[in-house]
Amino acid sequence: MSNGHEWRQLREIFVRELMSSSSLNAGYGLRLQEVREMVREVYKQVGLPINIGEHIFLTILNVVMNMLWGDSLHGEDRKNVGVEFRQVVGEIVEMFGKPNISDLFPVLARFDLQGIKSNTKKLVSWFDRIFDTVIFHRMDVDVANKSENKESNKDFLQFLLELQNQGDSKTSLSTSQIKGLLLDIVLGGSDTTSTTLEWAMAEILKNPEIIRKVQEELDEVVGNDSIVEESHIPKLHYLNSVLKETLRLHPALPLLVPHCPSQSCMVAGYTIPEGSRIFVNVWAVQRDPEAWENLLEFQPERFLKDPGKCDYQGNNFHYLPFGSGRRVCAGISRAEKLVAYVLATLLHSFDWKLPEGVKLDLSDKFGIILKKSELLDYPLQSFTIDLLVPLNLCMRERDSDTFIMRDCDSGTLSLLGECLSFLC
Ligand code: HEM
Repeated sequence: MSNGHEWRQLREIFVRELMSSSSLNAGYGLRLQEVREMVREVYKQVGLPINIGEHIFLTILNVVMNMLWGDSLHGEDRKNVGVEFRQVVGEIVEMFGKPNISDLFPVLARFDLQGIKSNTKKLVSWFDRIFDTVIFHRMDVDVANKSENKESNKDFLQFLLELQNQGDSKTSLSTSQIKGLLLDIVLGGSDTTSTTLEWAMAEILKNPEIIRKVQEELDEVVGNDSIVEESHIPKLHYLNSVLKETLRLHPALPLLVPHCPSQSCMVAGYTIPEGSRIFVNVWAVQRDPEAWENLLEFQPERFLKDPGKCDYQGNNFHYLPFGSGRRVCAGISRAEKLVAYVLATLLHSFDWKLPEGVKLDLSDKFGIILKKSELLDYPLQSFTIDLLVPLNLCMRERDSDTFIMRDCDSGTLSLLGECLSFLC
């Protein structure tokens, strides 16, 4: 969406209704429930191979859906929508990651050689149907509540529907704007967050000293006889540095979201024509040898010394995992809390280590996304890149002798933008 009234209005609604501290606090009960459910599921699999990426993704998706329509859907309806969403989010993310020949050779666009356009249309109509179901349910709930004179909690969806019915042309929203906003939030909030968590687990597991430090901190701040609460997060300085370092080496959106200048401009002596598609290679920026010492080493300590130097708001141009400027990620406050909360819970509830003799390969591989075909068994986990971590891990319930074999996915980092600039 270009920079205009419509984008500003939708961003404002999102930030005001979902990012205010009162709304962040109000949703805590539902987050707690989902994270505890994850711990229960992981615990059930003691002794069996499990895929941590899958558990994390499911938890995050449920948290995001609760945030959007937590009070609209219940029981089986909620479960069914969740199952459908998981499938369709996975597919659409895969579709986004595919390089499209039509982008490179527009003359071929009408042939849609790879079927990207037709598949995307199918997926979008799938989303459309799911959103229709959710909206329909919400309306049903409202009618039932009205006839029984019952007050129900207002979730984000209900708030949007009220805006739609307002009739004021300046502030009212169309159904497709509502659906677009919901889609943006589901896609922008789920895969980015779960991929970051998966990378954090991988990096930590490679380095037992880091696990020890995180757990020491957790024992000190949370204690052994209680569970992690979101209120502990600001006190977990080392864990927060681990996350910053994870996002430095493995930014979930390494090329951000494509930007598009509304007028021609000059940057560092280069003319950027109006309407061009700009990929900012944050992955490379955050590995710039002029800005970072021992740049390939995972060293959370670098952020401990001066935590304010690299915030998530994009004020430091050497560190931009959430972008910068007016298009900076709109969900930073939620993402920051959620990632830290889930990671802290996983590390506080269980001990983790690699099985004897297993070496974790975390190297990023550059290439076009099609390279992934060698790894057909592995699910796609990120936006324009395929970022999959080969994990074969052992997990032990904390303070017990039971070990769990964990078999997670394998990884490739393919930077579409690198490929495009090479081809161009
Ligand atoms: C670790 C997790 C996350 C990362 C790394 C991340 C990163 C990003 C990045 C890089 C952008 C584009 C910024 C730019 O191009 O300059 C973005 C945009 C956005 N993100 Fe996030 N994000 C995360 C989590 C979330 C969550 C949890 C939500 C919502 C609940 C969210 C909502 C959004 C939205 C709505 C936008 C579009 C903003 C706009 O165009 O105005 N993100 N995010």
